[in-house]
Amino acid sequence: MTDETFDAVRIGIVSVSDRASGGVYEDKGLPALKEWLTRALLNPITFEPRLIPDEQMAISTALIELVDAGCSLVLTTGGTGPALRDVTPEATLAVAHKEMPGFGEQMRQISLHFVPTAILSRQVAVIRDKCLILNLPGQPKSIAETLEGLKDGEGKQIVSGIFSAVPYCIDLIGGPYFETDADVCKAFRPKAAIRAK
Ligand SMILES: Nc1ncnc2c1ncn2[C@@H]1O[C@H](COP(=O)(O)OP(=O)(O)OP(=O)(O)O)[C@@H](O)[C@H]1O
Ligand SMILES: Nc1nc2c(c(=O)[nH]1)N[C@H]1C(S)=C(S)[C@@H](COP(=O)(O)O)O[C@H]1N2
Repeated sequence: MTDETFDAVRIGIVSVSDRASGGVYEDKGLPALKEWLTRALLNPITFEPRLIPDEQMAISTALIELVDAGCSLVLTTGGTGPALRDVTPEATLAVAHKEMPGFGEQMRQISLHFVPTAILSRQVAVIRDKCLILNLPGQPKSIAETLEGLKDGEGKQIVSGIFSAVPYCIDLIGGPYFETDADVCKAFRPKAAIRAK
């Protein structure tokens, strides 16, 4: 099966970090997002990367630009905690047409299997036009943790990651047909929504 079989997708990846954007440390958020998505998706992907400080206006502006540029999915990392400068959820809610609270709830549940401080993440998910925007925590390792969930030593899924629900959500808002590598993340769709091969 060649790449042409799959819809092309445009994905916004946004790393929100004062120190990474200021050059204090190397940004590991964008590479981690890119690596996981490339591994999980069979679609040809065009990435739209942004590295920005924890500034609410700058984050909202970037999100609007990415949706207007035709992204059907935008993932942010960082700025979801309780610190004074953590404003990614506020910036995301400010551009929302619909809230999708299940994603944040499930991410915190998953993250509790990894760290007791999971409850400190205020991450949200929203829909703007035909785009799903998801906040992930800033720790680079939390990207795979929340998207993929928890597997045992033999690769058997113990807790589902949130990405299982992303392809069908994007179907429902009129976006491209996302297909995943089931070894990384098995997408769930109702039978009637599965596209014939
Ligand atoms: N973009 C990033 N690249 C590399 N490491 C990061 C990044 N964002 C966060 N981290 C790591 O995860 C930790 C927790 O992330 P958090 O988003 O709370 O950072 P922070 O304390 O708000 O600082 P900053 O916004 O300057 O990254 C950081 O202290 C850092 O070690
Ligand atoms: N899966 C996962 N979730 C996690 C973490 C983590 O390491 N892994 N870190 C927690 C911590 S320590 C904080 S403070 C919050 C918010 O992080 P942020 O401000 O970097 O977005 O995410 C939480 N959620």
